[in-house]
Amino acid sequence: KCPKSYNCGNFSLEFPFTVSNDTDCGLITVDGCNSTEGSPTIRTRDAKSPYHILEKTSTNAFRIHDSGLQESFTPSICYTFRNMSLPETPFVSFTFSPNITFFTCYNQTASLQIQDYFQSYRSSRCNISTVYYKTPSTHQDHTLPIPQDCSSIQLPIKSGNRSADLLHLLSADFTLEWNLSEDCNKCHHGGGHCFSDNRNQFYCGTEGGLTKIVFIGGITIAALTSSLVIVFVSIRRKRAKAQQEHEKGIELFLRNNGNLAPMRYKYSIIKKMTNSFSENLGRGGFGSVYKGQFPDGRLVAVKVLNESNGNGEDFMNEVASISRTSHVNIVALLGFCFEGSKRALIYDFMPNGSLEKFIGNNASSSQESTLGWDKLFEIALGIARGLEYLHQGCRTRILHLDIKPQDILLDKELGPKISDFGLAKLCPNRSSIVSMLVARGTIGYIAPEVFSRNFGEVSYKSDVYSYGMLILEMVGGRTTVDRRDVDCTSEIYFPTYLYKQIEVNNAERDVGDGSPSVKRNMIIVGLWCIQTNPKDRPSMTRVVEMLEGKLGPLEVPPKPYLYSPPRAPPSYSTSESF
Ligand SMILES: Nc1ncnc2c1ncn2[C@@H]1O[C@H](COP(=O)(O)OP(=O)(O)OP(=O)(O)O)[C@@H](O)[C@H]1O
Repeated sequence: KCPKSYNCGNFSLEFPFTVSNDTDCGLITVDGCNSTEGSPTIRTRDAKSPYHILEKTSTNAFRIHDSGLQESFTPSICYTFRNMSLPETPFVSFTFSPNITFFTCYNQTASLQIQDYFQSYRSSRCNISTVYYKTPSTHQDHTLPIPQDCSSIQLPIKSGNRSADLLHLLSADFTLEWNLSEDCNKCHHGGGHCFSDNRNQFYCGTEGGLTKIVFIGGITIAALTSSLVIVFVSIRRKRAKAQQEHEKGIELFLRNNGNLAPMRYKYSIIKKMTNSFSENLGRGGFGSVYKGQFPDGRLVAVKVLNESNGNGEDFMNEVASISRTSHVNIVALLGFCFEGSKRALIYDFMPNGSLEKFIGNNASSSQESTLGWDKLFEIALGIARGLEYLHQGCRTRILHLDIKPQDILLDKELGPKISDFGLAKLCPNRSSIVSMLVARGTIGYIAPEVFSRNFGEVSYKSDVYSYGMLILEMVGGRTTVDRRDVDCTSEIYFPTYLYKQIEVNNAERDVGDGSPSVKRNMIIVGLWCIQTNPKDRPSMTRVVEMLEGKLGPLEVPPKPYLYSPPRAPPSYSTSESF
């Protein structure tokens, strides 16, 4: 049972807000209500920069300080222009005030249309784009749609300030107002919980089970529903009309997702962003990835999916589920493109590439590619937290089903970010998992039940298996193998080798400089995760607890057996104990 309101510092919190030890009671969590240091904070999509609540100014408004935004107010104004990172929930719409709308347009497009449209605006030229704006006193909304190749950005400003200097105009303090959707409001007052499935349909969860409230919002919404149905029927019947109908679906998606919808970009903009796809970062099973840049200078990675005439609905559902995630260990989806058969996803650029470069046989012997034990452990823990979030933390459980070192990207500080989840459904015609993995030489990360249902049902435990293999590989990359253990005529099954080492060195636990115990724990956790029977594998929540040492000394699991795909042994030659 949830209380009607919570005390938080010197104000009260009501639904849709809740406090951190009662997250199920609301949609937006406020942290630090009982803290004596600093103000309470609201979690936003960008986990690194929460909003600080300065005061509650009305029943549905807070005065906010956004320290992340404050930091971006650098003299290099071009880096300030990105959209606000609002709290994450599809059932609440947010507005901040006072605000100003800017327009950024790519410089390459010196079109007359742009010059005409922004004739009476001030402008500031950045590296690859130009920013157009008007001071609040002179601002009047244009009646025409903004030119192609330009996007609009809203940022808060100081009230009453008429400065023409952009930096003096902007403010990191603003009023945030929220409005709960009608469906969710009714649901909450009827004692239910607001949910949406991965088709963006609203559900009201009640005690007796999930009651689907299919668009009870009246004639307007009913009309939208029927137009959606018509769209889907006609997609099948008339291929010629497909493009137009896709557009309607996307518009509906964007409307349903409000603030949460990622930005949609035209293919022509994607081309500009990537400088005509000039810098290829790599190629995967779904398509190629190119380095690109947003108008504000932010670096991005653009994954251009292989051309497909497949179902646009699936694509949009996947975009929706990926965009609803927000976690430090998940790569952020910043936008997408969907124009007929052209589809692309825009992610945050990860300067250190994938974990593949740093571990296993791929890690070169050069100093910079070798990670220390502490860093390896932090990476393993980060990946576990990211997977736990995908399994437990989102409203819709997301299974990755293809975790491997290539899908773990590393940011500037070598923090791990999981990428490529939810994509499996995007490419139904993708060549079989087996043949692809054999070709890549990464066989071994896929859980046995994904190959054959004789081993059990595919579930979140299949990701646990892949995670186990991944951390064993991470340990393996830094572990030396005793040649006496290796039968020269056959490949060793690496987990069996590690298991043997754990047994042999059981007496030597927790000695030395700390690395033997870190290594030992990573191996034990890995071995638990790769148990053949999914039921014997821990959940990711438990894995996190095991790694954090919350469960005390770890018990050695039963020896993994049965499923032993070939894997090349590490190529070192001295022995080492754990
Ligand atoms: N956000 C990103 N930032 C930097 N590099 C990236 C980013 N996303 C992908 N890459 C790089 O692009 C390459 C291809 O990535 P992609 O995700 O398409 O393939 P994959 O994960 O190797 O394979 P698959 O898609 O078949 O699972 C990888 O080498 C990766 O390092």
